Amino acid sequence: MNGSRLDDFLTLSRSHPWELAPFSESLPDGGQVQVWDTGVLCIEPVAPAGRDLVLSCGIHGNETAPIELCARLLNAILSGRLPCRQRLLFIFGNPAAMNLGAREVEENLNRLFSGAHARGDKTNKERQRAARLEQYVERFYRSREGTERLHYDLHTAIRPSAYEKFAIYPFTHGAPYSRNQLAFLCRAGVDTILLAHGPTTTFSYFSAHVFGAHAFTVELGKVMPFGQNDASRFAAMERNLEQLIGEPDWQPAPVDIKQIRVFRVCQEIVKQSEQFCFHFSEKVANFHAFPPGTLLAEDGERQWFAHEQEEAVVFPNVRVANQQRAALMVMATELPPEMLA
Ligand SMILES: O=C(O)CCC(=O)N[C@@H](CCC(=O)O)C(=O)O
Ligand SMILES: [Zn+2]
Repeated sequence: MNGSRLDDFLTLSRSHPWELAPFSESLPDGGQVQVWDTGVLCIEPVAPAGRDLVLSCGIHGNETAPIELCARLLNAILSGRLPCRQRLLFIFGNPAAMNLGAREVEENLNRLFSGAHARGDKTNKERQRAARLEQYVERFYRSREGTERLHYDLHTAIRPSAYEKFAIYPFTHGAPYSRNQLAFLCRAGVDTILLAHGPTTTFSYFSAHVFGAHAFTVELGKVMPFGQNDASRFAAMERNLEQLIGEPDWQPAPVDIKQIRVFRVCQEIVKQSEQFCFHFSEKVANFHAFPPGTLLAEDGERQWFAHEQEEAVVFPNVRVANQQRAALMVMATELPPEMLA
């Protein structure tokens, strides 16, 4: 597709950070590439197989490794090196924040889904973007029924993690966890799973809850500036996504579930005011564990302690807005066979 506007879709999107007029082009094999908006591109193969796959990245603008990974996959498809056999929606979530090298411009996009963008009276570009991303995901999934719907929302974490690659399995409302999806993640190097404890306003929960997609927030490593990521650390995920995209009936080889480290959320620490502080160092890695009784955080009169069993911290961040999650406390658990399908 040399000489096309799609030569560098990421650059094109970043030069129109909030809006881009739709256009379409053809792939060498006759498939259609439809640009729906800045950062949003749908691939309609001539004869799509049975999966409808959403791949999102850059929902936080400074999480560059997943953006680079998705750009590589997209370029491989556009050049004809990677045949695209599944319907595929690429979402480069927040081009304006990418341009700033920042997590967000005004508000955390990953707290604005499932209608949260419309609650409260604050209107900003991230709220408008969340509303439009919801519509694009809806348009993509609703255009056919009976397929396997997948959504991998790729992120990197602010701090190092004791388990470098992990995924958040959105709250399932009691539905079983998917063995196939756990196998896919594990084969892609994501061998630690965190089971969410309730509904959230994240992108992955939106796709899982509203469209019945197998959807995950996937943390692939630590935040680095553009150009400074070591692609070899993401190779397992990249190869597995290539197989998923390129081979119509591909299934990941099964894994022994015992190979997967599983945690469940036991408490959510929500910042109440500017007095909020943690009682541990800024330097602790994700999954750092605290003995029972440890004072974890304080906000005025309110205190949070580690409870009866050893609890580990994930995503501690004192700089979130008031009323937002400042950390998740998690504990190791097991997935009994009756919770798996
Ligand atoms: O490292 C951090 O503190 C944040 C990394 C990140 O962006 N994580 C996601 C997790 C979303 C989920 O809980 O599914 C987020 O905070 O939006
Ligand atoms: Zn993120």
